[in-house]
Amino acid sequence: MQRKEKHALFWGAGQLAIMAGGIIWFGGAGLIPLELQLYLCALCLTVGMAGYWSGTQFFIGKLRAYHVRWMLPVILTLSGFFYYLWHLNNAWLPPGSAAALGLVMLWGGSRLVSVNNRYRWLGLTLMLRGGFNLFSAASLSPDLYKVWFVGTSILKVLTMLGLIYAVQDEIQQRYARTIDSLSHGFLIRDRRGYIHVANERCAKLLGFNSAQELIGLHVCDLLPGLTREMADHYFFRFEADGAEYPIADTAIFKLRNGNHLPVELLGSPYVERGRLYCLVQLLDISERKKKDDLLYQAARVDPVTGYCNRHALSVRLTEEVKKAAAVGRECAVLFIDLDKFKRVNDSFGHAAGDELLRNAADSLHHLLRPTDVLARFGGDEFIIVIADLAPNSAEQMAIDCADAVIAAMAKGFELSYHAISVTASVGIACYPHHGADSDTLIRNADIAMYAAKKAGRGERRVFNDAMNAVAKNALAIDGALRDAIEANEFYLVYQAITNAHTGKLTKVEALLRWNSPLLGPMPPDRFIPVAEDSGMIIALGTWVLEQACRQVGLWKHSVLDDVTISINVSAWQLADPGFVTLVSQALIRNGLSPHQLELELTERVLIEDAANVQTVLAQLRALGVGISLDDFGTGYSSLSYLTQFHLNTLKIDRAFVMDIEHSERSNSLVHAIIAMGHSLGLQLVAEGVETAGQAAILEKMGCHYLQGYHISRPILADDLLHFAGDRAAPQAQPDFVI
Ligand SMILES: Nc1nc2c(ncn2[C@@H]2O[C@H](COP(=O)(O)O[C@H]3[C@@H](O)[C@H](n4cnc5c(=O)[nH]c(N)nc54)O[C@@H]3COP(=O)(O)O)[C@@H](O)[C@H]2O)c(=O)[nH]1
Repeated sequence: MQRKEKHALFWGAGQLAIMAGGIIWFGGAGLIPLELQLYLCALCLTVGMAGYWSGTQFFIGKLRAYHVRWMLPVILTLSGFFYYLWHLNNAWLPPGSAAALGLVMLWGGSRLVSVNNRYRWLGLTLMLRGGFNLFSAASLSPDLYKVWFVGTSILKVLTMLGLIYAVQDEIQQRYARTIDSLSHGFLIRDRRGYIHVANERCAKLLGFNSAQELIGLHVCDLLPGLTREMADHYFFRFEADGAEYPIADTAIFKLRNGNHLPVELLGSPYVERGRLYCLVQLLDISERKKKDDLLYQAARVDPVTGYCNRHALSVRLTEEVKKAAAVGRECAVLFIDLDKFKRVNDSFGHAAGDELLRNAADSLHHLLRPTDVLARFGGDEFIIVIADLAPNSAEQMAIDCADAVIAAMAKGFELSYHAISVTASVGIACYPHHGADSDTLIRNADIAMYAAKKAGRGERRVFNDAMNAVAKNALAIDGALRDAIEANEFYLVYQAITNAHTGKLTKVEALLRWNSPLLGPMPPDRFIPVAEDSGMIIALGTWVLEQACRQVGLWKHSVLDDVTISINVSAWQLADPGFVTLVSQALIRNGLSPHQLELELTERVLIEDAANVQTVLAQLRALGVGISLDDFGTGYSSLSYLTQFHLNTLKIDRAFVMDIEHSERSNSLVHAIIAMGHSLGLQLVAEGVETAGQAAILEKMGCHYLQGYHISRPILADDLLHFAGDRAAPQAQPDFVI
């Protein structure tokens, strides 16, 4: 029994004692000795009075520990007193008992009435009983005991009802206070959806003024978006076999006032008088939702552009593929890479780079329909998903979109401090032709983008299987390249470049070789492009520069004492801000004079980032290092480069040299290049000289240096030393014929 219900125990005990006294007095006559009968009746009366008194004290919260301690001595004393009185005249027993009890009841009733409204009814009935008892004691003759008995019985029933009402009301108040003090909403609904109980918090959450307003309403009256079917379905879940409670749900409620409320619902079953109810707790999760939304944003939105990030793209593309598969439609993935973006970052700083990305993303977004997806995939890479396309239309739609993308990028962007134009390379992969899932489509679009980039800037390519083979190959090379420097898998070979007139070996070109334990001997024209794509060419080029300079240092005081070494330099290396320092340190460390080093660049390197290259080349020239233009004639062959970049040497590509003996056109072309080189004061090296005839013609045309298999294949450093030694000997005159 709870602490609060002990009054019932006291009152009950008191009433029982009084009934026992009555039975002893009226029924015990002749059965037990009179003196004992009198004392037992006195004891029952005092226990009864004590029960009513302590029950009342307890009910109004005034029963103290010392009351309980003194209870027994008081009962014994008072019962002794009554026994003494009735021993004098036992006719005083019934009226005396009624009067004593009446006094206690009057006192108790008045206390209850004065203390709390809720106990008023109980108090009044007790007072009535008390008054009736006093009145009976004073006026009733034994003949009217029956009337007295009926009267007290009726009053006892009334007291009982008063007690039930008071206790029930108290329990209800306690229950109401408890649920109102809950920080979350609370309601009890029945099977049909009608609300029986709700707390104030629930009313406030749902936009009502008080909990009372909710009672009797149907849950559908609270939430405009809720249908009877939904409400029924919610209830059915409580009856389902194996249901685990509480049943938790989250939902966004549309309230009557138009607001939206994100809530968590915790539903538990509740049985009252054999009926199943649903007890629902409503937790306002607006704050939690805000945090979740922020986390969601962070997890799905690219912080620079505000569009989807890689993760969100994967989710959206997976959805689009699923949708397309379900209805036999298509979709397309465009992988877009901004050419030259790294240069923007390096030259103007990351703030400008970010601004460019934002601008580029916005212009891409303008090209799309609301159903399409734009995501920043990483660095300067964007992906567009064109969703929901008719069968056999995806490829053409993607091509049109790619053209629009390229055109939009080519328009250029007005950034805060700079106007920048970029080009974009676009790779296309379509569902279902080029992949059946998100990862495959993205990978294949990337492969196609790579092919577009290879074809030149501002190109687009649609994926095909041949591209895949190339990409797989590149992937294998890329993987093997990663640890190849540390594993010492690279070495250099040197190819002699001789004076066309005297045959003297004055220059050598250092050429990189890779003997991969995994892939076997790997020609540079296969692994250099992969290293360039991954950026590994910077580490590789640094290694070549150091090795080549170290080798020339080792050749000091030999027949190759004053030889000039040429090394190939890629665009990445030139864009590296530390490159000039790297070169000058390599020269100093290995004791080389700057003129002993010549850097070979291709025309492509020059045009990639003309402004930056010009600055770097000027610094290198100032250092005294030679600059040579490799493969001249195969690319743009622009005369303006020759003057603009202050080159020292022009290397005529072997494609012209190889036909020089038989093709009038090649012959005239080489002739023209040599004449032009002369007029610009450039040194001329003919590459790929394979025959004595070619050497003779070139020498006659005025070409200064010759390089090719006719003179020597690229060979190891020691072999080159022997080769040079042989060549320096007086008998080793050049064997070509003029
Ligand atoms: N960035 C770097 N690029 C490098 C480096 N080492 C090499 N390379 C580049 O790789 C391409 C292929 O080079 P390789 O296979 O070494 O071919 C060179 C010669 O072997 C070849 N050659 C020379 N003479 C002849 C000839 O008479 N016939 C013939 N068929 N081939 C010949 O030409 C290549 C040298 O070319 P080039 O550099 O243009 O002078 C090549 O593009 C290299 O540049 C490196 O360290 N870094």
